[in-house]
Amino acid sequence: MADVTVGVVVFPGSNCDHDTEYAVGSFDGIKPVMLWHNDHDLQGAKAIILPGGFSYGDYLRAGSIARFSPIMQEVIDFARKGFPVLGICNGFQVLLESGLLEGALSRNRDKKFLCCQTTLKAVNCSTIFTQRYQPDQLLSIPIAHGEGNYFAPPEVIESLEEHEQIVFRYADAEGRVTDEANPNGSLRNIAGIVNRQGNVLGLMPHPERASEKMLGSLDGRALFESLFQHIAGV
Ligand SMILES: NC(=O)CC[C@H](N)C(=O)O
Repeated sequence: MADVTVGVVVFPGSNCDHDTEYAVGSFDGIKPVMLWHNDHDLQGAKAIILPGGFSYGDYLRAGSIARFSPIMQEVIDFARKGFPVLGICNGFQVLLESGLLEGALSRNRDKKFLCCQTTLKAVNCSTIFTQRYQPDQLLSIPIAHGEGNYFAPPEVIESLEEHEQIVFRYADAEGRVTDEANPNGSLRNIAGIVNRQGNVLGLMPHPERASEKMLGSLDGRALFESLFQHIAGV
């Protein structure tokens, strides 16, 4: 059977594109293909990943320029048709700027770039991105961002809660969702959300940096496994 293709979009300033390509390529039956920001062709991809980095130097606001890249017109159409789109870190920022997810990411609470390991609680494990996790499973996955402080108006937060669209929250080692465990000031310790239809996920932590033993954690692998199981039955 031919490999199933997964597209990884490359913007000027992406810097996790090849890490993501490497992680995706480590799964049998899945072939990553790099998609240039200036193209319109998704090359038959069955899922699209927007990787981490500093697209357009984070000028104005992280993700605010990448959102206007030619390829994003196709990614937005693809998502609106119900196909899976995953945004990691800068990719999450691009998804918010594109209107595919609700809310915004502002500067971290302490106005510092944070690069550290975090504990995440997988609070919704019935999405296509998290079906391989156990409910409330704790995961060790790193963050590396300056603008990861999730914000949305109260009615949006309540709607996200009501429809179980909050997928990952920052937690402590015992799984308590506390202010101390919140690295960047995100409302409700939000680390990742999914859209109402369930086909678009954005998260600030980097699962591709927790996908190999040598990296100190394998906890990100199940996210890719979940997605690839959905698109390819692998
Ligand atoms: N690792 C990344 O994707 C960086 C995200 C983003 N440019 C920020 O600093 O907020």
